[in-house]
Amino acid sequence: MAANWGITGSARIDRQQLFTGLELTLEPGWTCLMGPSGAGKSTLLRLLAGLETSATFEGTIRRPDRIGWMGQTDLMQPRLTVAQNVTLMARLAARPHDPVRTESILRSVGLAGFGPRRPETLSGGQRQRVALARTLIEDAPLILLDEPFSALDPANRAAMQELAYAQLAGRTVLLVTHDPAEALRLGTHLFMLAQGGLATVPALAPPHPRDSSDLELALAAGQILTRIRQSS
Ligand SMILES: Nc1ncnc2c1ncn2[C@@H]1O[C@H](COP(=O)(O)OP(=O)(O)OP(=O)(O)O)[C@@H](O)[C@H]1O
Repeated sequence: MAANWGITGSARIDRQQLFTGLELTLEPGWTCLMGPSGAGKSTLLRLLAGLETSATFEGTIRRPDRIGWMGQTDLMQPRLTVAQNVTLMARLAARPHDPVRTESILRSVGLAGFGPRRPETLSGGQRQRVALARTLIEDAPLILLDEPFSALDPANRAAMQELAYAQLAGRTVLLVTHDPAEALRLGTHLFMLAQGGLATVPALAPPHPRDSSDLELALAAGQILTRIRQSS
C-alpha cells in the first residue's frame, strides 16, 4: 500500500529555484520522472530518500521508514565478495542476514553461484544485477531509482528493465530517467520536471513493460524528447 508517499514543496540551490509548489504523490507501481539536465530530478529523488543535497527545501516529504535506492553507479565495495556486498546494509546495521535468502535473491537476478566472487570479476551488467539484489534484499516498500540502467549497453539495459520490473512487482517505484523510451516501457505515471514545475506526460496503456520495438512507444518517445528539448 502506498500510503500517500510523496513530496510537496519548493526547493532552491543558492538563488537558483529548482521547483516551486511541486506536488508529487506516488501511486503503487512505476512512476517515471523525466526532464532536461539540471532541472532538479536527482535533487528531488534525494530529498525523497532523505539523502544529503545542496538544496534548501520548504515543504513536506512523506515516505516509509525503509527505502530502497539504486543509482547509476553500483557502489560495490571492491574488497567484499558479491554476497557480502548484497548484505552490506544488514552488516552495517548489525542486523542478521540469511545466506540462503541471499543466494535465492542472487538467483532471482540471474547470478546463482556468484556469492563468493569479487566485484572486479563481474561485467558492468552483472554489477548492476548485484545492485538490484542489494535493493531487493532490503525489502523496502518504496524504491527510488536514479538512472540505474543508463550506463548499460542497449541489450543489457532492456534486460535489466524487465528484470527490475518483474522483481519489484508490488512495490512503489520512482524512476528518474533521461530516456523517454525507458519511461514509456515501464511507467504507468509519467512526469516531466521542467522550468520549476511538474507536468504530466501521457503514459502508454498496459501491459508493461512494453516491448522495446513497439512502434507506438517509438513515436511517443520521439514526442517526449522534443518536449524535453523545448523546455531545456
Ligand atoms: N552541490 C551542488 N552545488 C551547487 N549546485 C548544485 C549542486 N548539486 C546540484 N546543483 C545544481 O542543482 C541543479 C539540479 O541538479 P540535479 O542534479 O538535481 O538535476 P538533474 O535534473 O538530476 O540533472 P541531470 O539530468 O543532469 O542529472 C543543477 O543546476 C545543478 O547544477
